[in-house]
Amino acid sequence: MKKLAILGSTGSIGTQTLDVVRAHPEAFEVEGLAAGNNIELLMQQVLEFKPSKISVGSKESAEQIKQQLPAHIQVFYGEQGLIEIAAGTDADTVVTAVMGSMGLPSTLAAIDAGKTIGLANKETLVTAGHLVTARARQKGVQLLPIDSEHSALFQCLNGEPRERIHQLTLTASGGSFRDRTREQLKHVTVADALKHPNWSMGSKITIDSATMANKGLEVIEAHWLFDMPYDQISVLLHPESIIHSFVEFVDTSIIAQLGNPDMRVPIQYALTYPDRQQAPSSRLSLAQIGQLNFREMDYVRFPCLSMAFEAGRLGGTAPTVFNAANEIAVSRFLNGEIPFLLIEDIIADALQQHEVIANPELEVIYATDAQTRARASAFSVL
Ligand SMILES: NC(=O)C1=CN([C@@H]2O[C@H](COP(=O)(O)OP(=O)(O)OC[C@H]3O[C@@H](n4cnc5c(N)ncnc54)[C@H](OP(=O)(O)O)[C@@H]3O)[C@@H](O)[C@H]2O)C=CC1
Ligand SMILES: CC(=O)[C@@H](O)[C@H](O)COP(=O)(O)O
Ligand SMILES: [Mn+2]
Repeated sequence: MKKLAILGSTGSIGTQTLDVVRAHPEAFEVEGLAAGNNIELLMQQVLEFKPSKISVGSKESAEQIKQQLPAHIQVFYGEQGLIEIAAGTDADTVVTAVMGSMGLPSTLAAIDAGKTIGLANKETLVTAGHLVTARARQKGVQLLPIDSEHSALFQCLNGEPRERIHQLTLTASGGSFRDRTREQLKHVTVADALKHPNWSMGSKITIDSATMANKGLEVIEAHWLFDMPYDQISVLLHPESIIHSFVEFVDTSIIAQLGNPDMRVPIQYALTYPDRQQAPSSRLSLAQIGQLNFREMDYVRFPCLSMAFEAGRLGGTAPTVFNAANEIAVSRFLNGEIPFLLIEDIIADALQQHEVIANPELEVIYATDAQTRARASAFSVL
């Protein structure tokens, strides 16, 4: 029986993780759940999965739900609450499925407590990849990828040493605006941007897919997860999201991982690794699909991807800046404050003004993240 704690249990990844648990009640037990504001859904999850500890976003919510729950369920809140669920339960595996670099302290706490990490929260690896991976190595903790491309690469690599690898290629769907020109992008709406062609996901990552910042974050995530230099990581446009990514070996052989776009498959693989079980998902029929398409990536059309490569190559605090600026810009777009194309302007401005600090300590990462957020929040075209 595997014991789980889920950070972000009410979100897209969190609820699909619970679908996997529901499909294998004999294999998993839920020890801890952490959510933000969706108290109603969290309460349903508590009744169904019976964790011993839960956490919510605010003190008020925590006090309100304590009155409705039996005393043996401990209720926490805020950042300390997330840390308690990450590190303070009997769970052996922690699924990190909150959105953004706010997941960094709890991810580090889970690693320090020796938990295996099912890693969905890519922003933590982007903002502080050197610290997260070094700490995981030091503690002998496995970082098992949940992100579909990284799960694919992990499966294709299958432990092969670096000297046998020629290139990792991440596939990109192109997001909601794949076929629109830059001129057309000036007038797109939030509702349009939230219509991803293949995946149903949280709103922030759906916007990231539309700007291609998601693929940029994923390039940096792949660099840290697989210890690969940036010139051996590439991106290919693949509108169908059936090939989730592939590895080309030095002998020219390519191994790819395919499947329907369904996150429950990579989530389950991270939870059962190295075993495989029947997933609560439909089987892929290539005969029914008939045709798969590929296109060279257009870095002029998608400047967020070029900026992510640049930030990754610069290293140090540059990826922290890329991530923090993007998080603020996306939140401002979702709030209707700025047009879509300003997202990339905000990231470009943040990167341009930043003097990169090499090999930053955790405190430097937090300070850089906060400074970048302040600048990105104040950015205006006027
Ligand atoms: N969705 C997907 O298919 C994929 C997602 N990812 C990554 O996984 C992560 C999660 O994405 P996704 O599931 O789409 O995001 P969602 O927005 O759907 O979910 C975010 C989760 O975080 C919770 N949360 C928000 N604020 C807090 C807080 N202050 N304290 C505790 N919990 C909080 C939310 O709670 P509440 O709703 O209760 O407020 C929710 O449970 C992201 O890093 C994303 O990039 C990676 C690959 C695919
Ligand atoms: C499901 C998943 O892993 C997302 O990160 C997905 O990859 C988004 O798709 P695109 O960024 O390729 O549009
Ligand atoms: Mn992905």
